[in-house]
Formats: sequence, C-alpha cells, structure tokens
Amino acid sequence: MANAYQTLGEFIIDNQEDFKYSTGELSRLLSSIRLATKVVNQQVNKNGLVEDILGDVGEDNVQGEAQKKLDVFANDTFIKALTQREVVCGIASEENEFFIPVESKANSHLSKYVVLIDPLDGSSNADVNVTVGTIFSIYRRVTPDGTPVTIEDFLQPGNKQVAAGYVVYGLSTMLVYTTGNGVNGFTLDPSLGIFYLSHPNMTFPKDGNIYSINEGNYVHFPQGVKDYLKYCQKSEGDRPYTSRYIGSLVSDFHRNMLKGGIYIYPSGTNHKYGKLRLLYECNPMAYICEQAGGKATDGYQRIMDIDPCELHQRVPFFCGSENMVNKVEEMMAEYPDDKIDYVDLKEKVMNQAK
Ligand SMILES: O=P(O)(O)OC[C@H]1O[C@](O)(COP(=O)(O)O)[C@@H](O)[C@@H]1O
Ligand SMILES: [Mg+2]
Ligand SMILES: [Mg+2]
Repeated sequence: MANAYQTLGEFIIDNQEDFKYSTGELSRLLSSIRLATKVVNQQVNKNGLVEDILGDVGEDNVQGEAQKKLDVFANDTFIKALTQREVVCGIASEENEFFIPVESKANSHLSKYVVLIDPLDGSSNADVNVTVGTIFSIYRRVTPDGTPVTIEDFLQPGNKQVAAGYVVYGLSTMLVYTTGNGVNGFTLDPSLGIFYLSHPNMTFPKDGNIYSINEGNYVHFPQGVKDYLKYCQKSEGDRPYTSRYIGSLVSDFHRNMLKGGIYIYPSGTNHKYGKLRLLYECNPMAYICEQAGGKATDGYQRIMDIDPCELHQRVPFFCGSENMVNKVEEMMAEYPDDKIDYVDLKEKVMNQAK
C-alpha cells in the first residue's frame, strides 16, 4: 500500500507483513540503513567545506583502488550504525578485505541477516561534486542462527536476496529499495531529515534511447559490445541513441530507470571479468532492475543466477530496459568465446584456496 508523503519509516512498518519472515528485524535493519544514509548525506553535502573530507586516504583498498576519505567515512558510518544496533550478524563491504562478524554484546538473540555494502559508489566523483551513492544487499543467513557467520552466508546467488537498495546523493538525496514487492523511491527533506515516498512503484521502460558505457575503453571491449555501440550510433529509426555516462553506477542506473536506457560495464582486455563487483554492486542493482521490469545479465546469463565464489568477485554488467538488454545479448551471442564459465572459475578459486 503506497500513498504520497508517506514517510519511509511508516512505509517500512506498513509493508512489514509483505515480508514472509516478518519479525520486525528487517524493518529495524532498514531503519539503521536509513539513519546511516542521513549521516553520510550530511557529510557529502558539506563536501568542500568540511576539513579533511576531500581527497585520498593515501592507501589502496582491497580492490587496489585509491581509497577516498569519503569512502572511509561512509564505510565507518554504515558499519557503526549496523553493529551498534545488532541488526545484522555479519557485514561485507567493498572497503574491507574480509567480512565482519557481528557479536551480540548482551548475548541477546542476534539477527539472522547479513548485509553486503558498497558504502560509496562512484568514488571517482567524490571530490568533483558529481553525484555519488551507496548500494546495499541483504540476505538471510544460511548457517544456523546464533553461530558465528561464515563466508557461506555471503556467497549466495542474487536470487536469494531478501532486500536490496541504493541511495543517490544528488541534487536531492533519494533512497530506492525493494523487498521483492516492487520498487519504491523516497526523497529526503533535508530541513526535516525525513524521507518521503516520492516515487511509488518505479518501473523500467521496456525501451529507451540512452546508453551508458565508458567509451574510453572501446579498444578493450568484446566484439559484441563494439557491434552494439555501432548499432546505437547508427542513424536509423529512433537511433542514434544518446550517450550519457556519469561514472557513478547508481546515478547512471537511476537516470536510465526513470527515462529508459542501458548501462554496460563489460569484460575486456583491461578487465578480464569486468570492473563491477557481483555481491554488492551487480546483484542488488539487478534485483531492483528486475523488480522494476528491467533486465540484468553478464551479456549471456542472468546476473542473479551466478553462483558467487569470492567476496570481491567482478562480473560483466549489462542492465536496464529489457528490449535494449535483449538486443545487446543478441550481438554477444555471436561470440560465445567471450562467455564466462563461472563453474570453472569457482573450481580455480577453490583450488587456489587449498
Ligand atoms: O571510471 P570507470 O572505469 O568508467 O568506472 C566507473 C564505474 O566504477 C564505479 O565507480 C565503481 O564503483 P566504486 O566507486 O564504488 O568503486 C561505478 O560506480 C562506475 O560506474
Ligand atoms: Mg561502486
Ligand atoms: Mg564504492
């Protein structure tokens, strides 16, 4: 049930029954994410004014990427909000090499959920006042309740997610999420610090005329993607399409969901498996995309059916308006050798771990 000007807090409570495991734990978890989002939003908005929040930390994260001070701030803020409230039994983050088990201080009943998070998405835009975001994915643990979490609780396929969402810190700050009953968007009223339902039942147009890809990597792209770009740029029918690329997955995705479009970060000679991370970027965005009537694949198969084998695993990402994703898949199918064999990859990873 959605009505305008409903607050996010009210919406979470009013829709708790939609969720078959509803004991209030997921609601408390979503409320903790809401709180952390407001803290990060306040910092992002003061970017440039606040001492010591711009620039690099001077270290690389586990991805080998320069860590931004805002990456660290956002990471600490979400981890603190989630662990202090004991609303999760474990957290995995882009900024942490290993998952973080959460112990219950009061030996009280610990939550049955784990969260995987990209605390600041679009970090390369953090210092230049361009929209950045946060992405989160929530699973019910698979190991017995009350026992310490293990890697198995995190390495679950996307089709097992119980909820997923993202935040865009842009002209306005929005939180968009799903629990498997459609997608709803909430806009923050900064004067009151309250999120209001501004975009009920968001849907992806079946078609669009926007493509989002870093064409600077063209030489590295698989042939199927090169063919698709030629198709997009050809003057025929409703083409050429328009190229739009902000460099923050959340904002390119958000625009494409509102207007119709496709986002592509393919594999390539520079990124063997693509750049984006399966567990805390592609799976949550794929869940939202599908819940809004769009499609998300690796160019060949459904993202949410991929069996993960590593916490920071990367996959090629094709996501957006269904007919546009079908079109590029048609072209990728001409080059079956570019398809990634995840079973083989998992075996390789398992053997290396031995
Ligand atoms: O600069 P590139 O190679 O085009 O990559 C941009 C992509 O990488 C990302 O910044 C990766 O996310 P992080 O900033 O969280 O590492 C995406 O948001 C974005 O779409
Ligand atoms: Mg990211
Ligand atoms: Mg990030």
